[in-house]
Amino acid sequence: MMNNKYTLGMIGLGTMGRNLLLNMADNGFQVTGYDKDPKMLKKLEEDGKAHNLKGFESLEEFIQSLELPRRIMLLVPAGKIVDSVIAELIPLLGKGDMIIDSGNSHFTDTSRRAIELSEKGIHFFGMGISGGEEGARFGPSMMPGGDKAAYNAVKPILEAVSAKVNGDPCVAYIGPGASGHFVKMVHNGIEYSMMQVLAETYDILKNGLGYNNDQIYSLFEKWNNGRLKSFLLEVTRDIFKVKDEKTGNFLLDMIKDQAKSKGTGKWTSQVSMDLQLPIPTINESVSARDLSKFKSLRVALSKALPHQSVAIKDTAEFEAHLEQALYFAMITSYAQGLHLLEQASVEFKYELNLKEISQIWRGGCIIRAELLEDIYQAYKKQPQLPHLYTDESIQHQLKEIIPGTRNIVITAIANGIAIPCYASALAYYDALRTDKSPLNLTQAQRDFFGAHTFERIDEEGIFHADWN
Ligand SMILES: NC(=O)C1=CN([C@@H]2O[C@H](COP(=O)(O)OP(=O)(O)OC[C@H]3O[C@@H](n4cnc5c(N)ncnc54)[C@H](OP(=O)(O)O)[C@@H]3O)[C@@H](O)[C@H]2O)C=CC1
Ligand SMILES: O=C(CO)[C@H](O)[C@H](O)COP(=O)(O)O
Repeated sequence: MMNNKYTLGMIGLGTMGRNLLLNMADNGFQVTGYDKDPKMLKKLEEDGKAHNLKGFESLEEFIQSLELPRRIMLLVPAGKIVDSVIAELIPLLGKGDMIIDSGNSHFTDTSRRAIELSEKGIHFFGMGISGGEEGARFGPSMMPGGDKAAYNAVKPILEAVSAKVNGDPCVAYIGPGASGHFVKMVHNGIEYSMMQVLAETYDILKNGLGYNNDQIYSLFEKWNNGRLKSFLLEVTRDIFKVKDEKTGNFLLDMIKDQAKSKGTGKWTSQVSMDLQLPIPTINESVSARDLSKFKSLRVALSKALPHQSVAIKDTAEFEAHLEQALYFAMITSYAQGLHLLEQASVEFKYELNLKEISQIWRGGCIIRAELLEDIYQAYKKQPQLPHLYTDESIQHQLKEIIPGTRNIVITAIANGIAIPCYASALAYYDALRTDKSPLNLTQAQRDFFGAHTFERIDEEGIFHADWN
């Protein structure tokens, strides 16, 4: 603390802000917080008793308590609230002060805010943060992008509080502009995809093999001791043993089968369409949540259009194939997200370093997994890797797991189990390894009905034919 002033101030003391502040205090930083809700201040002071952590009820006093130039981090809900907090802050700040927005803001909002604030001499950068409550408290993965001078002013704090893998901090400067929030958005797209694939796996085990929750727990436990080891598999496994205090049933069985979302998955799909860089498995995971909302329609159609299941004979072999399919779908979720990042880097001049991004995703974040070590090694070997599928060691793994994956997709479809992510991952793989696609027909059709022209395989130029 310089001149009895705090090094950093946090606005928003909810799940993420409070826990990240506690993490900073654990690491010896003199920090403080502000929240418009006095209950959150009280909670911060209770949880931070050991560090005598104090918050402010007055925004003005909070701002005055910070050393110059001020370092202010926002962890408030994304959207209009961020704009209103910034509007409140502007009259209270001076030139050289910095605002770090660590919420899940849309990257276009971040670009706009950075421009507006730089005109006022205020540094601004957007930082994605992942790891949920536990990550914020004990070590998240962080994706800061934008004003590098401002980043350097908080770098020691971020590196100290971040998760570490082999001693390396899970935070790195991502690039200029809104790159930090862009990368976090794609991280969440991958997160949606992996979550949906796990939900499809649950469906196959429950409705294909007839497994109960204990059996599913045991299988996930076994898989999590192997190459599938990941944060999401670990929490998914643990869900299968939690009982509901009210009924004594499994809590999972008491939860409505309709998923919500806050938007980051949808934004990832929207950008991929704009950039014409396909991420079909991530798209399917967004749609799966949206389809789940049509409960009454689903109930009515389940009665009107029943399906006869097909028996699955060799359970042990099927389990082995399902492990392979899950691994394949995980590889493909990362492959699509990273491919989108590569394209966005060119389009938005983000200067993204995929080796560093896969490195900081190895710990702290929701999509951390053993597999990320292989992905990191692939980008370390070849920083300009055109696609994850082109890495030799990934190809070696793909050759091993594809036959089993095909069996899972065929069997699930034959059983009428909806597996949009598994099926689309396999179709994506097949489309990418096809040297002659049938899309010459699409070009012919376009030219036939709309004179949209086509290119020939034997001659340069643009052609139009008289098809009638
Ligand atoms: N939860 C998670 O796992 C993760 C969340 N994020 C992102 O981090 C951000 C914060 O999330 P989270 O901590 O979960 O959200 P919470 O809702 O738990 O906390 C946000 C806090 O900000 C307060 N707040 C709202 N408006 C203002 C304001 N004008 N001035 C001061 N404080 C205000 C809220 O008060 P009140 O409740 O009274 O409105 C609340 O205490 C979001 O953008 C979220 O998407 C990122 C990674 C993981
Ligand atoms: O950013 C996160 C983790 O990385 C959040 O948990 C994320 O907001 C969850 O998204 P959604 O509510 O859309 O499922």
